[in-house]
Amino acid sequence: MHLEVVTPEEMGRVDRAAIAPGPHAGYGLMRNAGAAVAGEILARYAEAEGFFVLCGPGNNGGDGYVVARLLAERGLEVRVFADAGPATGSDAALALGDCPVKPEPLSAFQPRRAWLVVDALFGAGLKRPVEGGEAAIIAEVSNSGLAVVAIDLPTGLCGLTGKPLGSAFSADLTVTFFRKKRGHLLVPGRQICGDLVVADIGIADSALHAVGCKVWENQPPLWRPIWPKITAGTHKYSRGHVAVVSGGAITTGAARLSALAAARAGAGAVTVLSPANALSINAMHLTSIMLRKADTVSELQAFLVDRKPSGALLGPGAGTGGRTRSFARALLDQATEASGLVFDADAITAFRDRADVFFGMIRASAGKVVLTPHEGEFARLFPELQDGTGVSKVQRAQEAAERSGATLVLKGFDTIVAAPDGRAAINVNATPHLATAGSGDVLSGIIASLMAQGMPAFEAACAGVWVHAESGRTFGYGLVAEDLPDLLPEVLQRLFYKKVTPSAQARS
Ligand SMILES: NC(=O)C1=CN([C@@H]2O[C@H](COP(=O)(O)OP(=O)(O)OC[C@H]3O[C@@H](n4cnc5c(N)ncnc54)[C@H](O)[C@@H]3O)[C@@H](O)[C@H]2O)[C@@H](O)CC1
Ligand SMILES: Nc1ncnc2c1ncn2[C@@H]1O[C@H](COP(=O)(O)OP(=O)(O)O)[C@@H](O)[C@H]1O
Ligand SMILES: [K+]
Repeated sequence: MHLEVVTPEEMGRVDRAAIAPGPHAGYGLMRNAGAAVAGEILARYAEAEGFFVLCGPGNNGGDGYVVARLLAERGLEVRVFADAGPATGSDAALALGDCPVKPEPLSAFQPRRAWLVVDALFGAGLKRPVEGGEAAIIAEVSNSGLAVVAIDLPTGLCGLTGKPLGSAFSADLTVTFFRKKRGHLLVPGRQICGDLVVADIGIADSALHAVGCKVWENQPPLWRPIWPKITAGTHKYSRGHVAVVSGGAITTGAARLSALAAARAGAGAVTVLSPANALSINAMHLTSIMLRKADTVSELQAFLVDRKPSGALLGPGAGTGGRTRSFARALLDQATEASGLVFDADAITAFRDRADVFFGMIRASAGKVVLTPHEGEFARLFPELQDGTGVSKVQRAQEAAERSGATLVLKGFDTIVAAPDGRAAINVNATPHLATAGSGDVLSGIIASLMAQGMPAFEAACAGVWVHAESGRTFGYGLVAEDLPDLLPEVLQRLFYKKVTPSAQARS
């Protein structure tokens, strides 16, 4: 499974490298692309009574002419619709020349029951909102309820941002080539694509090297090889010790959710640092998790010197005032290269008017730092990068990571993890069941735990986001945040399951 996710511009560079060898290479790729699409159509829509192929003026339309030819050559009923023809001498012109079906104008299109629509109007070359005849046909097809197979991208969907540019098709199936594009994974693009198939059209993997893609789909191969290992010599402190700062008497639950999640994710020891007024409440609810009083910065510093936790989490239920800011400074000041620090929720909001001060503290710290904002918290630290600016979620997270010096986890259905060095991952296994109070506290506890166990910030954040989402999927309806830590063992068993061999059984 290839995990790189490219931009349309990067894909264009890959294409140009792939067609450089000779004059027929471009049409060869187009024939392969069309054959891949036709193969998927025949495998999935064998019952269709006919095929409408809508072709645009560029190479996406060229792929469409290849599909139309291949379906017609099988004796199937095919009608092709196009307004502008391809440029003379282009690969698409060759594809049109080889196509036995004569194009009709888009205005002649009328839906027919049980026919399939093949969308080859625009793909990666989409540059402006879809209007006019193309917009009219998108509306007509959508109203008809006919199934749509999109070539490369549903027409109207921006392959970079995942947002529609004007009218857009909602496809049942999208067949793309070589690698997924960002628009296939970001919302709402992911829903607009329907099922997504990535076809191999003969472009070598090496074509990607020159492009230097730094964005991946967040899947276990990115981080499973460096998930913390345990051995016979492991003891509880060598598995990492996480400190979680609790809020006051009526806001202690969030820190306990984080603390339990940190323990379930493998930290050998977890300590809740509690204000005096919340000690007895925390004590009543904690069993394996340790508890220590920390009202003041000096109490926090004494704990850090005394117990040297390898990870710390500040924010869930912590309050947005001076105590949280001064605790953040102390944690950042005293961190070593081995320390993993997560700032979530209130710890982010506490710096809403002092973002640059916060970023300065993060940059000056020796520790690994992760920020885990939802869009609202993100907008407080990075108002100029908030959603709605037309910039993609990947780019917003990348710029925020670069600016702050921290690894950013910008949460949501399509959570982005971005490192200050430009690497980013798009998460794809979340479920809306995770939209429940306290679920983010569990996530930040897991990430703090993985860093405390030695994982680097980017991989810990990617792994945490994935296992958190997988836990949510495993539970489904009725999920509350308390369920998530208890689901981690099952998710981790699945992730690391190895078949037990007879000799291993005999030894145990
Ligand atoms: N070697 C290659 O380059 C390959 C490309 N392939 C196909 O080529 C496609 C990209 O081809 P193109 O770069 O020709 O781009 P498109 O076919 O997506 O678009 C063609 C042209 O339409 C114009 N246009 C953009 N948005 C418009 C709008 N809203 N209204 C009216 N006109 C608009 C632009 O000038 C654009 O160059 C991919 O999506 C894929 O389907 C495949 O054939 C595989 C190989
Ligand atoms: N619609 C959604 N689909 C998938 N995941 C979601 C959705 N809404 C929220 N989440 C996830 O649920 C978690 C919620 O975190 P957050 O907003 O901080 O909640 P809280 O502060 O109550 O813990 C995040 O991991 C986020 O990505
Ligand atoms: K298309």
